[in-house]
Amino acid sequence: MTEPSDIKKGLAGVVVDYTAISKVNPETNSLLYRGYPVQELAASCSFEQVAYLLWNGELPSAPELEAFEQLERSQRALDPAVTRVIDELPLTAHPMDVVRTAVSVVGALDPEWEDASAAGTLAKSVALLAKIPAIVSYDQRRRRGQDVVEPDASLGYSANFLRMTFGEVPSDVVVKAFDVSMILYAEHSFNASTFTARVVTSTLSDLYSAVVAGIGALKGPLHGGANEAVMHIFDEIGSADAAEGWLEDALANKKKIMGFGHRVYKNGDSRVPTMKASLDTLIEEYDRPDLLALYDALNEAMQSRKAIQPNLDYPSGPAYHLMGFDTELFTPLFVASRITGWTAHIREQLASNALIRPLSEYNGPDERHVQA
Ligand SMILES: CC(=O)SCCNC(=O)CCNC(=O)[C@H](O)C(C)(C)COP(=O)(O)OP(=O)(O)OC[C@H]1O[C@@H](n2cnc3c(N)ncnc32)[C@H](O)[C@@H]1OP(=O)(O)O
Ligand SMILES: O=C([O-])CC(=O)C(=O)O
Repeated sequence: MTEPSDIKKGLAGVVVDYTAISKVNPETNSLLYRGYPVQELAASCSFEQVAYLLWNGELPSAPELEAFEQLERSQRALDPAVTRVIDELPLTAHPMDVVRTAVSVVGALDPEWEDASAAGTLAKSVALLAKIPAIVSYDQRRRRGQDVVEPDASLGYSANFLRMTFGEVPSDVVVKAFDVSMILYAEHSFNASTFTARVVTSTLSDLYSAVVAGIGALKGPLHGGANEAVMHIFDEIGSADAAEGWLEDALANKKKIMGFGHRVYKNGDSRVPTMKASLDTLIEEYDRPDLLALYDALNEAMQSRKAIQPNLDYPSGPAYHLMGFDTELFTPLFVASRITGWTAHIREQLASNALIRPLSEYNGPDERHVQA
């Protein structure tokens, strides 16, 4: 008989496998990608370098980076079949549903979808890294009734992503803040969406199916959907002086405050200071001290009421807002980044696979029989 204390609801505290991809350490409040502190990567590397690191285990040399960048830049365009399917989707569909569907179409169009070799999965991972920005920016522009902006192979990943979305490359400050957000969102060990992708992979299903499942898991507001939810909260509160009262009310109604709390970090998310520094540059760039005041007021009220620290979604929500993205597009931006972590884990799972299938303790009715 399983004792209630043996049941680990939400798998909290359960270690299910090894990983060499990243190390989340709540004691030291640190996050390492393949051994490198994420703060150092954000300060010194591009998102392309970090993607290469996550997949290959080492940072690229200059010629390796050049070849990798060429490969990514050459695959940014979308097959017309993908844009036709997006065009068919109503604007009531959430942008996460659009990116989930579009990735599914990319997979269905790949004649080698079954190829689970190390080279095959790496090629598919790079192709998805290259194409997801085109999917997200296509959807953002169609929602605004704007024409498509084709990818520009002379630009790096982040500059091109922003240009495809807004029609022009913004200032270096904005491009850097966006690139930093992509680096910080890229990977976080066995979070819910990555674990989902690993579960799907463990059945020897294909990479696209695992990624689509990961997108579904990321959509929820307890996970990636929180960056969108943070901005809805900011809109609802309106201004700094209303933050404390709003929080009292929300807590009295037993609401979870989006952008705060974390399953692993209990003393603060290692990525928040770096993303907050990027948010500060954007506040200055766009001259929005009011938004900073609201950010600080809600955080201070939360610290004095619950002492629960903000997670990465708290600064990234307002940062994406300042960059000009519609709020519903924030979680697809997380997808664009996390495709690197998901696919690194899919490849790691394939290299040392065991079907993931936990047990449950039955607590339904005793055995009974259908009356004849
Ligand atoms: C990039 C990411 O995915 S980061 C996570 C993004 N998600 C969010 O921001 C959603 C808001 N946060 C939450 O819902 C939670 O903190 C989670 C889901 C992230 C983590 O949850 P868990 O590890 O299961 O923490 P748990 O639910 O046990 O919380 C412990 C206590 O803190 C409370 N708590 C935790 N987070 C919050 C929050 N954001 N607002 C209010 N109370 C909270 C819980 O209600 C619980 O209180 P109780 O003991 O009185 O019941
Ligand atoms: O690790 C988690 O549970 C959630 C998270 O922060 C992430 O996926 O980036």
